[in-house]
Amino acid sequence: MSYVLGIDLGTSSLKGILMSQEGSVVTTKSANYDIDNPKQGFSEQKPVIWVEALEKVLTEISQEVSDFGTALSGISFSGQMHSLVVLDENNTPIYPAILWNDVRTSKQCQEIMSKMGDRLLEITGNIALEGFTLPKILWLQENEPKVWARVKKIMLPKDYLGLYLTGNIHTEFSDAAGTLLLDIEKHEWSKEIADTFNISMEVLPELVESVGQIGTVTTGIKDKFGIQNEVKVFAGGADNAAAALGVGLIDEEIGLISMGTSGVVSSFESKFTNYDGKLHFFNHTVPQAYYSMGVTLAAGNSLNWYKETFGQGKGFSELLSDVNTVPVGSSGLLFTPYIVGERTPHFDSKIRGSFIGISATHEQRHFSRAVLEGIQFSLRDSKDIMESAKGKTFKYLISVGGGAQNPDIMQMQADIFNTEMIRLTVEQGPGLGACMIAAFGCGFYPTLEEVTKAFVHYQLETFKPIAKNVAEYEKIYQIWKQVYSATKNLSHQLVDFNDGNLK
Ligand SMILES: Nc1ncnc2c1ncn2[C@@H]1O[C@H](COP(=O)(O)OP(=O)(O)O)[C@@H](O)[C@H]1O
Ligand SMILES: O=C(CO)[C@@H](O)[C@H](O)COP(=O)(O)O
Repeated sequence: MSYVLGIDLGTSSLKGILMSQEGSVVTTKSANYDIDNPKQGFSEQKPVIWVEALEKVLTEISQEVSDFGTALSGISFSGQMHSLVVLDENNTPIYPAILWNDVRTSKQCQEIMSKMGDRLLEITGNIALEGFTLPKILWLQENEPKVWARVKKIMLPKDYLGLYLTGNIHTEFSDAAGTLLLDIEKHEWSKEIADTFNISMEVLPELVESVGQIGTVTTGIKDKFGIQNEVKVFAGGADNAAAALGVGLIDEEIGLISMGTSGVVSSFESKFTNYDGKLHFFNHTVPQAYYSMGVTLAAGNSLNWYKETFGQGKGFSELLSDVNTVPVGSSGLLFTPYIVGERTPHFDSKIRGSFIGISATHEQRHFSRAVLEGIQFSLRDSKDIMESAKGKTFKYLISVGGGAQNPDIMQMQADIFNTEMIRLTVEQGPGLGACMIAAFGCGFYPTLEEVTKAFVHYQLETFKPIAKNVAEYEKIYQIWKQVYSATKNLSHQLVDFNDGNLK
């Protein structure tokens, strides 16, 4: 018996999934952590909290699984994308990680576009957006020059855990693509971009394939968690790329929906095409392949915010238990999930969320349903852009992320997207992808297709669109779509007011 461990470094929690070589789940463990918001628009985490979470998960797994220390063969990762980790010469983080949903870098994005213009799209397949890593580097250069002067390496979050386990510094193409510093077709760091923004090539980590081995678990870590044999560590993938592998996204007919902290709609791409920046375009974990995606910045994050602010200490199940007593469309109550700005289709760091249509008849359950519907409407925006850009509709969609645990959310997705929705038999798409990378890396299977056959299983119960609901949602979505333009100016003024910049 051999095991592989997939570690998913999410934005809200770190999840570990231990699987057998044959592809069945042995156990799963998780550890939660918070996001720091020191200022409006700022979103940070100290890398040490990820290490603490990993140690908790490894401790719990090693205590529960008696042969963990002798049967574990390989580890790999999936991780929140784009977030900037900076290390000094001792490989110590010297600034909080600036996260993917931090929107402080609008000025730097403008600078990048004015210096690089279409060249950026040609090289990276993307335009500059606040969430990506390059603008964060520019922000640090400009606002924390003393910190930047001490930076010896930049890293992506999951790669920091790779460093913790192996002592080695690497990244791989799917995460490197999200930095805006990778030539995604040539599979190399772009010297042209690095030179344009005075970034030494020395600070960029060595690149390997997702399935590439970055080292073995160090003796210190093995002793700490009672591991006796040699454990190989593989680079892994950006969480959305790993999830794409984990759901078997190796064909353009199916799409992936993720309601994690962010919300994502993604699709496999066999060759380089950019969508003029309307969708993100990155390298897949599958060598030589790509995927496109649209991102709602605060999907699960909006639901979390709603729970923390108005949930009176209730958990998700209790808080959402009565959403089915509310009609489709929440009796005319709309919610837009723009609580930290938005990416797709509105690249707007200053838009903010709203409840519209509040009436004296609305109760808390209407607000709960409106939040869930607003999140799905926003995902529908991305799905529609993707289908019209590709000129075809998805046969079905696989739903992953925390939101997919809730059957009412699944049914809303089926009705709002008018597409059959399918779930995995395991809860974790990205973590499953990480296990698959480790299983392939360990040589348990000759190809990723073979790993997919063994590891990826869909639940038999699917969620099919209900015609009456689809028709109702179509009407309400057409109204919902107008909320962005109707609230844009107001939101921008309110953000300026809050920042003390309202003239
Ligand atoms: N039981 C549940 N029902 C509905 N939504 C849930 C449930 N559990 C978690 N979520 C949502 O999923 C989100 C976390 O999803 P997850 O995929 O773990 O995110 P991440 O990978 O970003 O840490 C939470 O913010 C929450 O909104
Ligand atoms: O920024 C993006 C994708 O571009 C996010 O999707 C992050 O990768 C975080 O993912 P989750 O923690 O929400 O899974």
